[in-house]
Amino acid sequence: MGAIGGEELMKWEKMDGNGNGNGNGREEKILVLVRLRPLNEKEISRNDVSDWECINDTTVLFRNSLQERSMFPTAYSFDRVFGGDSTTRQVYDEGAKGIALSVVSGINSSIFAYGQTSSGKTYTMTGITEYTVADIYDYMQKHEERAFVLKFSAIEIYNEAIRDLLSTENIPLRVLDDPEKGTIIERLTEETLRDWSHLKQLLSVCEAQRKVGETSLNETSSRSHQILRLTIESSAREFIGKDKSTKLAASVNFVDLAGSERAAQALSVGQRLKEGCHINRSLLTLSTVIRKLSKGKHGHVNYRDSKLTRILQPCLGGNARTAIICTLSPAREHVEQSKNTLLFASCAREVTTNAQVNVVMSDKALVKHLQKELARLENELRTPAPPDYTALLRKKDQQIEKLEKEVRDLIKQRDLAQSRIEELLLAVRNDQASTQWDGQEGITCEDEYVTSESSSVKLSGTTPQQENGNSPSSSSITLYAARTEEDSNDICKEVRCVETDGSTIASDSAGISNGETESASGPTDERNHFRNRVNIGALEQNFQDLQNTINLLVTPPPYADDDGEQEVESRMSNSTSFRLTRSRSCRANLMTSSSPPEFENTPPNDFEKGFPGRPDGGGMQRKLWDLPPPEYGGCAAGGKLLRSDSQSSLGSVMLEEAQKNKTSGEEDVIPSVDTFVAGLKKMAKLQFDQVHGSGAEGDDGLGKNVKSIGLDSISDSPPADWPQEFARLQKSILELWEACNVSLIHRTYFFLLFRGDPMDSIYMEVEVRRLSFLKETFSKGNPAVQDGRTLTSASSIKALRRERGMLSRLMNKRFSEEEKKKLYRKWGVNPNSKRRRLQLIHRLWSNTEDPNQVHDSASVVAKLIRFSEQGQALKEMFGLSFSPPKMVRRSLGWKHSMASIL
Ligand SMILES: Nc1ncnc2c1ncn2[C@@H]1O[C@H](COP(=O)(O)OP(=O)(O)OP(=O)(O)O)[C@@H](O)[C@H]1O
Repeated sequence: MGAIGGEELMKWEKMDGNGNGNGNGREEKILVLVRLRPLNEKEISRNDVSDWECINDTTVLFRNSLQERSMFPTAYSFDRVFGGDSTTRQVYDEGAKGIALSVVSGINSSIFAYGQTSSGKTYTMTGITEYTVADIYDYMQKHEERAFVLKFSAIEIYNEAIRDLLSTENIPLRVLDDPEKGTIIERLTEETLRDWSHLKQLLSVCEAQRKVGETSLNETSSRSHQILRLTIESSAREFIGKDKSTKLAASVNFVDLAGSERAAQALSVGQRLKEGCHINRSLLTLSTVIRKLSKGKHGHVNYRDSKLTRILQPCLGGNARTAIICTLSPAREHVEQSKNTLLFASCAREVTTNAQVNVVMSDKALVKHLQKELARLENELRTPAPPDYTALLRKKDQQIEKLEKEVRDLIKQRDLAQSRIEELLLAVRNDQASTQWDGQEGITCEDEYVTSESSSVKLSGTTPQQENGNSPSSSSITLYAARTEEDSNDICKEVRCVETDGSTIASDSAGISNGETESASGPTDERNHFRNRVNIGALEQNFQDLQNTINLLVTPPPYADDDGEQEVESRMSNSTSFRLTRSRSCRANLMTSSSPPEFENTPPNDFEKGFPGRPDGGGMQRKLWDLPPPEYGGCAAGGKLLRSDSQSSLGSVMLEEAQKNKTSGEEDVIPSVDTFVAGLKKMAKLQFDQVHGSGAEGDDGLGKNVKSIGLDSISDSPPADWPQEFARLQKSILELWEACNVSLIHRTYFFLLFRGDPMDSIYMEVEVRRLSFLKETFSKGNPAVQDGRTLTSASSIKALRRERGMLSRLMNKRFSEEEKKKLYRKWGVNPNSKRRRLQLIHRLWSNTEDPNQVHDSASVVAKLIRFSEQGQALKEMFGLSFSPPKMVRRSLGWKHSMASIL
């Protein structure tokens, strides 16, 4: 006695009252003792022999006298083994005492007895408990400087029900989990011991209360697990009531387990059999827990599978010192159970507990302790430990290394991107040198109607003929560059044009993009990958180079893309950079280019010749939307091209007038009514001269030629059945307009101005004749020549296409969103479709059979060209009213009217 306390106490970490230590308690393995009882009288009477022998203090040997001699004996080693001749006192003193008495030092402890039925558990534990309590009281007597408080409680677990052995009430108790105290038993009686005799009395009560039954193996077999708990609190008497007052509090558990048994051996039936089942089941759980714990405290340990393990959890792997006394029956008939017990013992030897000294502080002491701890922490904050410069330097070095690697990667990416851009620039330059843009097949210029797929400039390794078998009907500007050998992916590189304001860049097919301008074909994975890798900022200059190169070819178009809607228009208004669009295409851009020197003196091609107003020597400045050349002014006879001012088209005259007045903007190139009327006058004059033979201005004798080619002269008076004739002429004119691709503006003016006045008949006759001739000429595949300009059916189609584009763009200016929606609905155009405005324009004047559609077409175009604002009064204003004065004969009136015009 006296081994625990003083210096011994210093080995254990102190723990507060809630069982919380600093985690550095003392780990130790469960102490495993084996006690082999002697053969009892029954066994001796049966002439049983013991096959077990304790060959030393730690080894028990199994020597089966019945087995073959060749079989080697089996030795089992434990912390301590006690033979049949050992007394319980020895077991206590030499084994369990050190563990049991830890409790006086504030350390939880537990002593278990484990073994098969009738192996001597109760016999052993009764002695161990007695000796421990005796020693505790002895300790108390020897340490009068400390005040001790002993508390005692006792339970049994019988058929998986907990019973308070100090209570006479046979009520099962509940096991609860307390957040501070851990597992507790609800309403458990805890007696504070007055003295040693008091404890003896309580132990007697427990013994009396415990379920005991007779089996064939044990007349007084314990049918339950018994746990006696003695809690000891001690504090130094000198500090009691003072700030420094602390106390130690710990419990010692004496656990007498029920014995495992085989029903056949125990001859258990009925109640005993049921008890045996519960006993075996809970012992199995205990074995499982021990086995699991023996392999380390990893993973889940199923303590909760039985009340026994749940209650004993701290003793099995927690804050306690534990000793297990495994008792063996030496009888041969119990060999298997004995071996199982030793197996359990072997596992238990591997289980580690972590016992700590449980210190309970008084409130005052706790406050003082916390204040002291607080002061320490504050002091640490005020004078922080010097930084670990070595570690900091190491960390910085790592960061620098990482950044350097990133820089190397970025440089690689930049170089790769630059090489790609250089390839593109080379391709573009090659193309500049090789492309014959002035009318050769290499450049395909289409206006907005044709293209709908691409908004790009293509640099291709193939010619369009190679690509699609014919020609230049590509919808984009196609520049043919040399095929690069090294990268098949670059065979067809697409230079997409990016519309931005100040930061416009062009991106190549590798996907260098600002993310705003995906082409219709969409980005490829490669593009995305490349985009992610490229340092855009570092590449902007390269892109700018590319942009400048392309700027040599194009200049900003002055109006928006057909599809671009308001957004594009808005962008264009702010943009100072070039852009390439599909709708305007290269044609517009090329023709409006500020032009590199090599383009300036390029002679106009046939296509451009078709446009009046091309400035001499500065043809590149002409606007795309200059109205088309006269499509229907040509005249041919017998395959011989003829020209005459008298046959110059109305469109030509209108254009000339428009050219004179044009300033800027699309409205400026719309022939005004006065221009239109001027053309009418000119034609009427020519016709008048032809009919009446007067030498009119500009007459080159065509009148005779007209006669010679079979054209009848126009009657000088309206026919008698004018209403019918008007309807016939109007129908013919409508059909001829469509057949000859006549300007929609012309159609509109004509339709609105000539509404059936008999005096207008000459104009309608002239229109029919002129268009009929043009239709016939075009139908033969012959071109018509006017003013040195060749006109073909194709050129008239192109001109009409251009005009439609212009009108479609005007829609945004002339109609509100709501009005546009109504128009789309009316004309059967999907309001959400692409190029919806152009679709609508294409539907205008398309059905000559439907008077309503004709009327509506004229209305829409009139709104677009602001005809309605000029008003019908213009007809009068420009002297185009041929209504005969009432007092004048119709024919004379017409002549007079014509005279007045001329
Ligand atoms: N070491 C021993 N020396 C002498 N007798 C012993 C010894 N151990 C046990 N006995 C006797 O053996 C019998 C059975 O012992 P005990 O009741 O302690 O066994 P047990 O393991 O508790 O059995 P059970 O599990 O059935 O309760 C008792 O009569 C007991 O006196």
